[in-house]
Amino acid sequence: MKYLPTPLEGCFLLKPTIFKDERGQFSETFNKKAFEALTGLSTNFVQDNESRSTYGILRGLHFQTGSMAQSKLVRVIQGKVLDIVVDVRIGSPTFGHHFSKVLDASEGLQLFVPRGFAHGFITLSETSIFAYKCDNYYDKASEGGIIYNDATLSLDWHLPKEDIRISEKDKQLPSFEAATA
Ligand SMILES: Cc1cn([C@H]2C[C@H](O)[C@@H](COP(=O)(O)OP(=O)(O)O[C@H]3O[C@@H](C)C(=O)[C@@H](O)[C@H]3O)O2)c(=O)[nH]c1=O
Repeated sequence: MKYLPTPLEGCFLLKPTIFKDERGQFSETFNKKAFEALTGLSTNFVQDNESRSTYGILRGLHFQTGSMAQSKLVRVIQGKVLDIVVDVRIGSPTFGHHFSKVLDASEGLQLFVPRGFAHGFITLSETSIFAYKCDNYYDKASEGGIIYNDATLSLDWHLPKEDIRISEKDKQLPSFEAATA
């Protein structure tokens, strides 16, 4: 596993070592000891999630607030997505900055999304399976979010506007300004 920093403090990529042989390939997707040695974090992951989506489905931007904030270690196990994170940590030197990365199942890249970040992704392939670990439990009452096409953030989701599909719930999300006021 290799540690790759991003411009946002606390947010990084992990590139797994892939062992290929005549049968196919093998990789460790999570190893607590290696994770701690590489990152210096002792994150206690307590929930694993998996979602399946079709082309153009955008989930986000989401976070949980207060004591229910979550760090996430995300990856794609089938297909390709564009993943975007936004630093919404009040007082952070990169508050309001975002980082985006195409996550392709064939590469196995993982993105660590720290607590205090909004997170979303869009499926670029025909279908995708997205898997992630969380260090805090799901709590509906603590859900927060930002509308994906917020004018201030001006995020590039890589797909034409007419191809982007979001849930009714995500259509109601507030602006970046309102969400962070
Ligand atoms: C996220 C989540 C949802 N659910 C339920 C609630 C709802 O009925 C159904 C679908 O929920 P959502 O529409 O919120 O699912 P989704 O839009 O996929 O939500 C996820 O989006 C990405 C971008 C994230 O970063 C995640 O943390 C999470 O917020 O699943 C759980 O039971 N546990 C969970 O941890």
